[in-house]
Amino acid sequence: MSTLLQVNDITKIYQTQPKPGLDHVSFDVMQGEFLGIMGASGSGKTTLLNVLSTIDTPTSGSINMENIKIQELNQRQAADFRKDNLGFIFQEYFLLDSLTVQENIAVSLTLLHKGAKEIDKKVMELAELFGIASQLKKYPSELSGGQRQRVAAARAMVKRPPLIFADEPTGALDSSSATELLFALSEVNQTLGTTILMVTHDPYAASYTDRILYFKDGHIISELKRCNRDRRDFYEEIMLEAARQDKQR
Ligand SMILES: Nc1ncnc2c1ncn2[C@@H]1O[C@H](COP(=O)(O)OP(=O)(O)OP(=O)(O)O)[C@@H](O)[C@H]1O
Repeated sequence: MSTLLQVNDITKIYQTQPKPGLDHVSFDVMQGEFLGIMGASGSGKTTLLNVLSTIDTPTSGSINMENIKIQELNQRQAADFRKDNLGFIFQEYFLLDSLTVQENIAVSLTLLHKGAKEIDKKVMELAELFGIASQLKKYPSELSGGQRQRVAAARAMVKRPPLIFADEPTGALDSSSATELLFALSEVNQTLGTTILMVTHDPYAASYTDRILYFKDGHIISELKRCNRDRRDFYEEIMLEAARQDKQR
């Protein structure tokens, strides 16, 4: 596996805060990896997503994606970079209620004036991976929360960005909808080789990833790797790690 994203010694200082939001954080994300980010509230997860996705800039340090130095992009370049390279899945689905599922997934391709055939093919491929192929003519209001989130995930991936940021994507879902989404994300990660960086509080969601970085007070405090193990074995280790961290509080 080659490196997709290099995070080198990034620090984010908020003038109003006594402690940095991120404090000398370094790690690599490999091409095709499904990486989990965990940590208590206030540990720096959102700050990390914001600086990696060019929504905010670090105070120091560097972030490279392939040959692009992300922190050196001006606002316009950053917007183009996000459009060309990144997909986002949030806890809220942010679907457009007046568009059908098909139109919601296709919207970024439509804006690029892609041909109808190409759009249909790309939408169908993702709709099948996310188990929503039979819902394409419906409107978001006719879907369950789990189905809406899978539409949002398909929309994030339709332009095939090399990197997807998922911020608590299962946060609003019941357990069976969460399982369906996580299963589909793993499938897309493996089938299309899309790299996914997912922030989550949920050990069960984290058990679908390849590796987890744990944050506390803006630092990385530990790392767990799945290493070809069964998801259930990884889940047990995540629960042990949660108990270990709880003791150290
Ligand atoms: N815009 C901001 N201005 C000032 N301080 C901020 C800002 N954003 C985050 N912080 C501070 O930086 C630290 C890290 O916050 P961050 O939101 O990144 O944590 P988090 O792990 O995402 O928390 P949560 O799980 O609650 O979303 C906290 O101390 C927070 O108060």
